[in-house]
Amino acid sequence: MLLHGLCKPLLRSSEQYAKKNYKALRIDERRKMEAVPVINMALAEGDAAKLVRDACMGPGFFYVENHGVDSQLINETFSQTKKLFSLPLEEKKRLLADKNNRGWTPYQEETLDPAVQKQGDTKEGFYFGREVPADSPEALKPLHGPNQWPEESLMPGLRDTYQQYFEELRALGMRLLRLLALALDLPPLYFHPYFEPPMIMLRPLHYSGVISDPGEGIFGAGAHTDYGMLTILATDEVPGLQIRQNGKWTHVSPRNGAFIINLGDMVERWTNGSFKSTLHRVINTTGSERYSIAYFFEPCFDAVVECLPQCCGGDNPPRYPPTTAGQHLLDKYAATHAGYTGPTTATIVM
Ligand SMILES: O=C(O)CCC(=O)C(=O)O
Ligand SMILES: [Fe+2]
Repeated sequence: MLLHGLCKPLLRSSEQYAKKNYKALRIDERRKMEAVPVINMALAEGDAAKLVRDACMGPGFFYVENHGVDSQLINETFSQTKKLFSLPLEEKKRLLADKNNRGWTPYQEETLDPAVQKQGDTKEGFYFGREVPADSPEALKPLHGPNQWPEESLMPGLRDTYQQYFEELRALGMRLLRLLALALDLPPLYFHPYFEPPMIMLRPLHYSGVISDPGEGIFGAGAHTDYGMLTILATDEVPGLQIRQNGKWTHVSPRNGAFIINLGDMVERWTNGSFKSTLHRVINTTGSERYSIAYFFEPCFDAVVECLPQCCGGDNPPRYPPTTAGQHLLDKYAATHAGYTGPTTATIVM
């Protein structure tokens, strides 16, 4: 009840936002609507939260600067990632994604927009999750278990570097959760219990030099929304990411020293669409290879995700039925990964 009135202004301003006649706006106003804002994480939390709120109701994407993650660590993570993808094919085949969807996903194995694409995404990737020992009770859950690491002698330091990156971004993810809660006028720790522990997937990606041809259904990554709560994306200097805004595709350029943050489907479901899980894709226009590292920060497997009470009411019924974070991920992985061999329902096999 306490929270009931607080989502009303959110809904009102989101409707006004949608109803504004885009074409009638001055060019500077349009730019403001289109731009992916840069949020300085060194700002006072309340001020940053206001900017997060605008970004979440607008593009659903924002950059973060002064995020506290060591730039040397980011550089080292990229340099290890390039070496990882340069391993001989037979070594990568040994690491093929397992039933927990951890490991290597070969070139074109994933098709993010099956309705439109004529071939798989022109990229390869790896999934590394939060490390879960095989004998831990958590390993009974789908998507949980040990990672598939290459031999240390083949990739010296990779595991340590990724582990450190994992932990630093986990802390950043937790700070972003506070900002999201404050942006919704909720207590800062509102989402934290849903992340004890989080599901995390670190996803290094390597795009080939194949030029995309949307008319022919050829994409670096087909149009999709992200499935979870937050994505913390690092990219190299090669452009390619585009987001769907106001009926057209807009570039989101690489920005030195910044992460690109976007909201996933869980946030859209929790807020009944007030905060956006925005459609995006990757297009190769240059013929250059491209590397990016996505960090998917999700609620725990069993977390129930349903409309927040203050985001729905008689005149605004929930747009999505309740689901669990785990079931939503399983549905999406099964639909988009040709090599997915795990369960498709969230029941735990004992
Ligand atoms: O590589 C990128 O810039 C975006 C990757 C992406 O959207 C994803 O992995 O979900
Ligand atoms: Fe994505």
